[in-house]
Amino acid sequence: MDLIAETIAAIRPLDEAAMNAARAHQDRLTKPRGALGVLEELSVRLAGLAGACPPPMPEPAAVAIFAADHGVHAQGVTPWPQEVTGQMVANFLAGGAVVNAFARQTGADVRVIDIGVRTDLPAADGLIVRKAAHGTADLTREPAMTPGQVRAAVETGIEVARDLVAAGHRCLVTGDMGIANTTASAALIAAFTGRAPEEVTGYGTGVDEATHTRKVQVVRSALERAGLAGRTGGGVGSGSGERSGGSVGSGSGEPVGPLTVLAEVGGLEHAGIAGFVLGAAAARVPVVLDGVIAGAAALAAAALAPDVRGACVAGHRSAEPGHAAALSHLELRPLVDLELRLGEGTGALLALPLVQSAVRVLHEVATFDSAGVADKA
Ligand SMILES: Cc1cc2ncn([C@H]3O[C@H](COP(=O)(O)O)[C@@H](O)[C@H]3O)c2cc1C
Ligand SMILES: O=C(O)c1cccnc1
Repeated sequence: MDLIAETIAAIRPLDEAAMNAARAHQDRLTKPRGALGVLEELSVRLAGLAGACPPPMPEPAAVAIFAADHGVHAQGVTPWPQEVTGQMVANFLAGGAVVNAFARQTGADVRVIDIGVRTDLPAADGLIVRKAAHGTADLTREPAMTPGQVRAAVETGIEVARDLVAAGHRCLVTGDMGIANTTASAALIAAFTGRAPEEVTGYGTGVDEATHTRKVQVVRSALERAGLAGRTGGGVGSGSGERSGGSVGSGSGEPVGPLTVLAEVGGLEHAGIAGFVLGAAAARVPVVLDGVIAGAAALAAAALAPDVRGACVAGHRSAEPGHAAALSHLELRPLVDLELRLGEGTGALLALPLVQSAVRVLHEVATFDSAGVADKA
């Protein structure tokens, strides 16, 4: 079996016994039942993921920032020059970006994966160079990636997750950098959810109305070119592989597998993050998803292996409309909503202390019995 198939095969549903134990334990803790709301549900889910109550503390955490360039940049979908991708990678490595500030605040390690930046970057601590291509092709004209490139990028994501877990990390956090990647994200979200391009295409870094209109048209024509337009009734696939399930109906023709959707209209960082999510789920380690890029990638991962959703924590909901569509399709509730629209992993890192707090409760809070507190009558 190849690495992708092997990883998909290793992804299992949540452990019901551990979840029941966590629910029962929550009910014995010195607080009114249910008082921690969404954090209780999260603690139960993470117990199910680990297959143990309490689950291990989700620390140390590492944010993996997958960086790549996009051929669709040529269509004028963003005001930023493509060089900014590589320049921001240098900024991440120098510790100067918002993601670095939030990583320091939350104690997360930072890794940057050059999975497809057009230019070559000087070697640096924390930089993992695994280019599956020097940027994607223009998705309005041809598939963004070849089948070989998309597989290589997904495999890299799996390996990055596996290596971080092997190095002792117990919580993974997604990050991204790629000028124009909100366009590819919108195309992926439309393909996987069946929503219309105008519903899921946002303003990205803050484009003007004319650019936004063009961006919607670019997404529409990419979907049409790839035969992914106009499909209805999309759903997270119930199968576990490129052939056996999780396919996207194309309306008229053959169903299209998730790797093909990624190759047609995605980005190298989307493929890398999809692999990272699969790798985390296979290792039964939680993965905190950032914004719209991670949401689009998680749709691909969930179409390959629906049970990955058990490992996914939606860190936040970004201002991009496609992100809310992706989260609702994945049935994930975002932990924070601060109208962020940055990416890099910033929203996920802000949510990290919430994830850790949810699990800490199961480890540290006294029970009514142990603390001698009277339960309600
Ligand atoms: C200086 C700068 C830092 C960023 N950090 C993340 N992004 C974010 O914006 C980009 C996507 O937006 P669009 O599709 O509109 O180009 C991605 O690189 C994403 O990570 C940034 C963008 C810029 C300009
Ligand atoms: O919402 C996001 O995740 C986002 C928005 C704009 C640019 N990059 C990411």
